[in-house]
Amino acid sequence: MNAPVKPSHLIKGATGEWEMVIGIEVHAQVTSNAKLFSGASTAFGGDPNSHVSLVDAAMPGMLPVINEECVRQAVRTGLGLNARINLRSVFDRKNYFYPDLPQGYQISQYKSPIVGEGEVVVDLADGTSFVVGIERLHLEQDAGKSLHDQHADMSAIDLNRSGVALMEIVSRPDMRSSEQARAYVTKLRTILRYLGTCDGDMEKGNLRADVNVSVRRPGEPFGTRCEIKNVNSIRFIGQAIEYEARRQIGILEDGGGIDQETRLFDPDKGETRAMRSKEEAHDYRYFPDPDLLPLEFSQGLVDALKADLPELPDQKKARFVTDLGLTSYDAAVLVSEHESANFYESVLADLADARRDGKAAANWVINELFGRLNKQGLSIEASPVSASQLAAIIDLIGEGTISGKIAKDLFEIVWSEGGDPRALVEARGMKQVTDVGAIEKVVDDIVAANPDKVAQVRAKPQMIGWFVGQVMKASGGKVNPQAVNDLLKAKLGL
Ligand SMILES: Nc1ncnc2c1ncn2[C@@H]1O[C@H](COP(=O)(O)OP(=O)(O)OP(=O)(O)O)[C@@H](O)[C@H]1O
Ligand SMILES: [Mg+2]
Ligand SMILES: [Mg+2]
Repeated sequence: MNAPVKPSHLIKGATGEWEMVIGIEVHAQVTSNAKLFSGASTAFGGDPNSHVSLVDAAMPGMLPVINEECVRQAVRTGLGLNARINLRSVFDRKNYFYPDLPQGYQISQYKSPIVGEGEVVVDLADGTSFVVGIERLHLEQDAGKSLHDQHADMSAIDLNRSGVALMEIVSRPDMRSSEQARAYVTKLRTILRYLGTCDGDMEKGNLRADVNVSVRRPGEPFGTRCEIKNVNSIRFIGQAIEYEARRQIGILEDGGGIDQETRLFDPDKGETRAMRSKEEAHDYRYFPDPDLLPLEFSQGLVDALKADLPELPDQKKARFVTDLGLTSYDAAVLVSEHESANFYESVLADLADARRDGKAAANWVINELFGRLNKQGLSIEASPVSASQLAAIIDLIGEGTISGKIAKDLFEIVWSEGGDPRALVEARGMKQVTDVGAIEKVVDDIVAANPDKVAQVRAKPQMIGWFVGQVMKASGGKVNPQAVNDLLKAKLGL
């Protein structure tokens, strides 16, 4: 499949324009209780070497046994990426020596991965989207961890992570800017979190990216790539790409060539540094692992997993747009985090009339609630205003009991003091004045007190806003602006 590629953001060099080409390999830790080939726990944060079976420590004679849950998670992820599922795949040994790899090889998949080609629809901040092709997804074991700061003259090894299942998700080189790359990893992470196949926690290293960058003159064939290993935040992905593309452009403009090499990103300096060149690169001597049979399962298993998939962000977004009339941008904001989407859906479930007020609810969640949460650095789970409290506030506006302006005051009260919004409106006299006689009295007073403005508004009817404002002010925001508007028009003969 050839993914349509977004227009490039060209970089101006000293000798003309350049285009970046980016492909990303994401390593995502599979959510499962046990490791890929052993029953040891995958729990994070245990004492060093407390979650290590004899298989993980590579004791002689130990045999790997595939964890079916990890297979199901990989298939579910493949389905979520609209990818081809391979009913037969093969585990290979990728051989290299490193102190944190007691087997002396990593069990991975090379020529026959469990998942083939797929695609991810990526949303950009300007409301547009584009597609990134997925080349493959394969299962592999994670390595252990070397600890260099425990002893003055020794390194220590922690094998807790050794053997934990990873999915390596390889994209096609379909990205053309750091913004697109950040948006891709963000979207991929969102999909994995919806599926529950990886928690996406980049701080813990549960999702990390190898970022491949090359540059070329627009329209020319792809250039030589450099691979920046193990970048562990979305922001660093953007910074590493920007630095790396400019480094390569500098070399090419000076008449040099790019060596294919593996590099590391240094977040303190904002630079990438060479780690090893292709000549030094490992010859992994891949071969099928003789301890493991090819992995085979039926189409029936795939169909069953497919039938059980949760609603994914793209589907949810489409539903919000078609059923509730949200803008594509608002819908994308709401679905981008699973927790936000859940919160919004809880508000909808509690509304008296979700069809009527679904759009208003989106505005409240995105503008008032997110705005307030961001200001105080709170996550949505810690929101002092619950979904049902927010729904009650929106109901009160929808049914005409309070004005939108009073609703904001009410929101503040519920935010800081808590309480039942409906009871608060009663107790504090916040109800909108619906008594026409009472509104009329205020309107009459303001018209009588401002003859010059009356003359102006007759010549320039847009001036009516000033009168509406005065009436709102005089009534403490408790009148319905539309009712005031209608009444004023009648009184002033507009
Ligand atoms: N010219 C290029 N510029 C930028 N990215 C590229 C280019 N050619 C390939 N890529 C990207 O590089 C990545 C290659 O990943 P792949 O897993 O296939 O191999 P690898 O990096 O050689 O192996 P390893 O898994 O051992 O790191 C893909 O994401 C691909 O899109
Ligand atoms: Mg790879
Ligand atoms: Mg690679």
